Amino acid sequence: MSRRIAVLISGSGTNLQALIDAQNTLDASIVQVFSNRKAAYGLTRAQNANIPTGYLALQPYLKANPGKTRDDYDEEVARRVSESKPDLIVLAGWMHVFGDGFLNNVHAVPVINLHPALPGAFDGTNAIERAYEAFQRGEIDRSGVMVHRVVKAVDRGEPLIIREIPFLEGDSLGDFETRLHSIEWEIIVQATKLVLDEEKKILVLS
Ligand SMILES: Nc1nc2c(c(=O)[nH]1)N[C@@H](CN(C=O)c1ccc(C(=O)N[C@@H](CCC(=O)O)C(=O)O)cc1)CN2
Ligand SMILES: NCC(=O)N[C@@H]1O[C@H](COP(=O)([O-])[O-])[C@@H](O)[C@H]1O
Repeated sequence: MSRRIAVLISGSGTNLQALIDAQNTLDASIVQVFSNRKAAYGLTRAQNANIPTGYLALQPYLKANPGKTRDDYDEEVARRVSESKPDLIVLAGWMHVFGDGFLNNVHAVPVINLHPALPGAFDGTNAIERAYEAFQRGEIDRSGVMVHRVVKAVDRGEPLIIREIPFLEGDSLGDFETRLHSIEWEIIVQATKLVLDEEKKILVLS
């Protein structure tokens, strides 16, 4: 039985593309791609792959629904994502911090996130640039990427896959980013398989 994945994005969607390309090996189907940015190229990638898409941005939602809150927005995103009945929700460059409104309303479906840093190192946004600046200051000689379970505390969920990436002498930010992104495309698929297969075991045992 093909497992069902919902992918949330905010940008170019290169990690989404890695998942699109790996659907057969994952024995899974991406059943929805959802974005909070209308211009996210990841939406085009989904349309090119005949995958249903959804869009809802926070500020337009609040403007259109006076009195509603960020938590209401999170609940609405959870409702729309849940409509496609995913077995797994993957945040692949999703640039919005979820509160309880989302986490408590995805019906216990596991949520995982790709983050371009090592656990506890550079939480939040612009992690790659911040790590590179720390390298330039001589504070670190490596950074990395991880996929972790999503909990309310941002980027503090249980890591599922961690890959360290050393800085090389003479590395530009672009050089480092190129190596980092190619490793992201690997671990996003590996972590997705890991969680889908653990779900499968529970299914078999139940
Ligand atoms: N509750 C959680 N929500 C999210 C997590 C998480 O671990 N727990 N991971 C993030 C992904 N992420 C880092 O990996 C991240 C994305 C965005 C932000 C952030 O500060 N966003 C701002 C808006 C920034 C912008 O629009 O450019 C915000 O939400 O106000 C921090 C970390 C996804 N969600
Ligand atoms: N804090 C979350 C974060 O920074 N996520 C990062 O956004 C990029 C999305 O690229 P993509 O849109 O090409 O997949 C990836 O590098 C991912 O690690």
